[in-house]
Amino acid sequence: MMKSSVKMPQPPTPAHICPMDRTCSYLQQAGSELNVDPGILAVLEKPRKVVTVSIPVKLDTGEVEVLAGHRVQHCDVLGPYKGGTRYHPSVTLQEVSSLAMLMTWKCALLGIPYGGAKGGIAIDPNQYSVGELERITRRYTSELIKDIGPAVDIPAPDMGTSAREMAWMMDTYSMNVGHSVPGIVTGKPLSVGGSKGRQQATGRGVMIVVREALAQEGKPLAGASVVVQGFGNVGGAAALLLHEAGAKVLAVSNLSGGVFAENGLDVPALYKHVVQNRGHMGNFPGGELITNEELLTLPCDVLIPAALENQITEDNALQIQAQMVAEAANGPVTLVADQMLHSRGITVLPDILANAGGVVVSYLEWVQGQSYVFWDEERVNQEMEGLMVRAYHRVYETAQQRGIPLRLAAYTLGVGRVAQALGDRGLYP
Ligand SMILES: NC(=O)C1=CN([C@@H]2O[C@H](COP(=O)(O)OP(=O)(O)OC[C@H]3O[C@@H](n4cnc5c(N)ncnc54)[C@H](OP(=O)(O)O)[C@@H]3O)[C@@H](O)[C@H]2O)C=CC1
Ligand SMILES: O=C(O)CCC(=O)C(=O)O
Repeated sequence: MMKSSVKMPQPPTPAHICPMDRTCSYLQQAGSELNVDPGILAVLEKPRKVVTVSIPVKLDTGEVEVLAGHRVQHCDVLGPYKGGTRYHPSVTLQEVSSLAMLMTWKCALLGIPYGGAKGGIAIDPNQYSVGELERITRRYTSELIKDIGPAVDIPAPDMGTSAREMAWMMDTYSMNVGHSVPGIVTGKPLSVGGSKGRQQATGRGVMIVVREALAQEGKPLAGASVVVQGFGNVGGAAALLLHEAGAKVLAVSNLSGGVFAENGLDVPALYKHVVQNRGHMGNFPGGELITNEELLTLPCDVLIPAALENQITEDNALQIQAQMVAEAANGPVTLVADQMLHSRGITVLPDILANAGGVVVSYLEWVQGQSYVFWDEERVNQEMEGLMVRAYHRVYETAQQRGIPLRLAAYTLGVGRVAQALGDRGLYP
């Protein structure tokens, strides 16, 4: 457990990899593709509201640690702010701001009536007890009480958080307002109004988009070779579902390293092994150990970075041997690396499309909650699949028509919708 009241050092973001610069650069490219008025672009470049709160937490030792928590609300032109809550040592206000902007384009691209937001606290959740995490989450929620709400801003899980934290957030918000408000968060447990299918939704969405993109190139998903970095909520579900669909999952990794099997891993067996070994991949009998760096440069049909930002950079972009990169994580490819992959003919399925399955099922959870009618998992998956497939094909067709990469096509669709709504609402400066 963390004993001192000193905040953990955050790994610095290299000067050439500023997440906000990247997201703004894609915004500008989409704006010039669509001839969006510079005034509108100037509005969209900045988050509407940035909240940083102080979170004093009593540790199990009795000492007090004071953490900083952020919530950035980028844009609510299309509906309530929406986005996950991240607990990771690398969280900074810059990173959260960039992730909030990504949420705006993602929701607009998918045609769901939300704006974009993101929250986070710079902690390594593995260093805290469950009790400490609960106190941190409850205090963070209390501090944000005036800024969030089911019609205002709806948090959800992201890296380092899960249904458990969402239940604490829901309970804290409800206690503060004096009645139960399940709609304050999505990604919550089924017992308090969660949706079937939400836990695997982001990974399922990744599988669907990869399947559609491979089909476009005349390749079936069954038999395609896949490599996945990250084995958490997103990477774990993506690997399992891809394996189930007949893809050959050559390698997966987490913080403990990776495992590789030339003829494909038995992913369900590896999943069990990782759970039984408290997150460790080592000693898995069905594969050999590899490093995360080696994993990224394995030859394969599809590479799926599903962990952190900035994993494919100008330092390793030339070594990538995948035919396609599906961004399950947010921002795993840097601006320069993106251009390098493009010029090498490697297809990149952009984050705002590839990992949108999570927020889509969050939306379906919200819809079910609002109508007090809950669906079976088959219906949730079908509705999500319909939205994901349509979004993929809209992006693909836009890319073809305009002769632009898939990322720019996706941004063009997302930014275009928000800019149109901004103008129609008369919010033009
Ligand atoms: N959860 C969601 O619904 C959504 C998440 N995303 C994005 O997907 C990404 C992953 O999120 P999620 O799966 O929820 O997070 P989790 O915390 O559930 O899992 C993260 C995974 O990444 C691994 N990891 C962390 N650092 C490294 C590293 N340096 N090298 C290799 N693996 C690493 C972790 O390892 P270990 O298990 O050892 O800690 C863990 O397996 C994030 O970018 C997030 O923003 C996007 C859309 C929705
Ligand atoms: O489900 C949600 O509301 C947000 C998911 C998320 O944070 C993301 O898509 O990056």
